[in-house]
Amino acid sequence: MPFLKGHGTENDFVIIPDHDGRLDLTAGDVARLCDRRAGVGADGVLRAVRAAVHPEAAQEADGAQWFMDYRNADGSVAEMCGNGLRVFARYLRHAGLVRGPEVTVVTRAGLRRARFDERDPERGPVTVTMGAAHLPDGAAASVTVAVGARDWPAHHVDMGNPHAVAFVDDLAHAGPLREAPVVRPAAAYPQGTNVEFVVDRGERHVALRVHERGSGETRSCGTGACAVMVAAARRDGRDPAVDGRPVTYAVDVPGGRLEITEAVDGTVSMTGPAVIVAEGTLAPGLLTSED
Ligand SMILES: N[C@@H](CCC[C@H](N)C(=O)O)C(=O)O
Repeated sequence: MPFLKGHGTENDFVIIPDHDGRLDLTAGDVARLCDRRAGVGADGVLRAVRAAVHPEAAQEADGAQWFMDYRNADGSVAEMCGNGLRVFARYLRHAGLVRGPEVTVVTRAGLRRARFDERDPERGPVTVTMGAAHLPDGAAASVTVAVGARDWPAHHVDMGNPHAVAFVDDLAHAGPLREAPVVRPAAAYPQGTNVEFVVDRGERHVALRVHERGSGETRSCGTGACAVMVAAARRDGRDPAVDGRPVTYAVDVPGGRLEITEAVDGTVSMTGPAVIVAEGTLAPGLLTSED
């Protein structure tokens, strides 16, 4: 079974080309692949399947050719992965499956577009459209994030997947993040959540640490960076829909920097690196359902 390894701002993925959708990739398979000692090692898996042959994608595809089947390192399924989407697009181009300047991909959160850099489409940054952020009203809007004895008010932001964004004085206050922060009320996130801790770095410039649902602390989270950008913009009194102009923030993550823009129609786009670092063959028997 062939595989590739890639990363976007050091959020790393095992890519499994399963174009005809033959694999029954179990949670155990994914956990074995992502294991950093006994497996390839990664924060998640991107399985590349033709949209037409995948039951979750065929109805939604609207002409899009590829479905990104994203799984967290513990084998759980997630709706979206922003860094994964850039890496997925890079894989499609690297494999010669896409030749044009952009590609539309089916994800569990809907259709998402990736655009390659005009000057260097093979290695340059990739820009992905991430849909609009949804900030729930009412009881679900204000949540609290706690780590040990500290807690912070947080913003509930949905980027297709769930986020709790807490502005803190110092990223070190989040501690080692070996365990998931406690988020209250738990009922605000029936499927669990990703948690971002954020500090200011300057004008329209923030930095974050993230604890990802299903993967633990990672070096970057694309959907998380987008959720942070929108929460920071609102906190700073900026709303493109009201102001009539887009706004861009630089979001530093432990693994690099992402540039994120919210357009007047609410669409969030993110630009950042997408790198393939290795290609190889999995040992026979690593995946339970391999032919
Ligand atoms: N690292 C990803 C997000 C992956 C999914 C997340 N852990 C979840 O369960 O929602 C990103 O770059 O967005």
